[in-house]
Amino acid sequence: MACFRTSARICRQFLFNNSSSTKFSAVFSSPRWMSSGNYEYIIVEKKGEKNNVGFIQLNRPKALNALCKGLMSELDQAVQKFEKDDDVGCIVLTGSDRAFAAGADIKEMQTKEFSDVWRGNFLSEWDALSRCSKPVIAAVNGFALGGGCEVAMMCDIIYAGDKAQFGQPEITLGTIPGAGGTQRLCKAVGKSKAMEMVLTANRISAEEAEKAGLVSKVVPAAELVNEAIKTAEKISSFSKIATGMCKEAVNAGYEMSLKEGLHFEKRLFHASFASNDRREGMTAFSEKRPPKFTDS
Ligand SMILES: CC(C)=CC(=O)SCCNC(=O)CCNC(=O)[C@H](O)C(C)(C)COP(=O)(O)OP(=O)(O)OC[C@H]1O[C@@H](n2cnc3c(N)ncnc32)[C@H](O)[C@@H]1OP(=O)(O)O
Repeated sequence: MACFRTSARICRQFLFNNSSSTKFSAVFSSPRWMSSGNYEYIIVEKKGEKNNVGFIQLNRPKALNALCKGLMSELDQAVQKFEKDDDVGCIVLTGSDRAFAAGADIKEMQTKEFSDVWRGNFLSEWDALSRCSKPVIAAVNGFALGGGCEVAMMCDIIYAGDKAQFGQPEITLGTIPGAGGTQRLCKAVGKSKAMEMVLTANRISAEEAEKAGLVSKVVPAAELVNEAIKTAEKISSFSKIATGMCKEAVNAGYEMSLKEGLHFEKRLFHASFASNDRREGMTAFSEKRPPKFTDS
């Protein structure tokens, strides 16, 4: 029975992800697909007209995408896979209409002892998104609570559907945020709002999150994923060296003093002059034609 369920899931995933018979034979003749694409908790595809957007959908609907160990491990694998994929210039991470993610899996954490979480350095394995050198867009519909809000904040850009809700309700469980929910939130919405959210478990709407600075754009829920993919396609059309440098400069500058950040940015700008893409970009402008970036 278990074997039947697994086969059925694989078939469903295959039918969802692939449409042509050419892909059929290529996929089933490849043993790598079985080991690298056979996800239980996420759906992984490449999207966009040029297939250059890495798309990851959290897919544990019955538990509102609660972030269990298996899901986080699959997310890590998928991010690493896209990181190594030369065609992918940007990643979109989304959930369902009801929940981006309702936080770390409470039932999985429930029986853990201090020694388990301390010695196992619990949550350290959640760093995949923060380590990714390619830009990641979170497309948030529904609940983004606790670890769900934290995962969204690990992304570089957050787009929200108009019904999205953000919050850090860990206080109601007798604990506190542990994957950046205090510090990242503080930097995004300011100390007073962050303090209010973590101390009261009050949620903020997409609109409030946009006003406070947590979210860069709010769109109607039904349009959210397409909007995020459109932006990801645009980012993917640029030089990956330049987009990587932009991401590094913004992230490093965010942590540094103004003086250090300005210096770091200028040095990266200088370094961009070593790339073919910088020469191509400026030449194309002068010749009034679109650039052809080679990521070199
Ligand atoms: C990362 C760190 C350091 C910490 C954390 O993230 S702690 C978790 C923080 N998140 C929360 O506290 C949110 C918990 N969830 C809720 O409060 C509610 O589920 C809700 C407000 C998001 C939605 O309520 P609703 O009444 O619409 O739906 P439920 O019946 O409550 O949920 C449906 C289904 O999902 C299971 N669920 C939801 N969230 C989690 C979770 N975080 N961990 C494990 N399971 C979760 C819920 O139990 C229910 O499943 P069952 O019917 O099988 O019990």
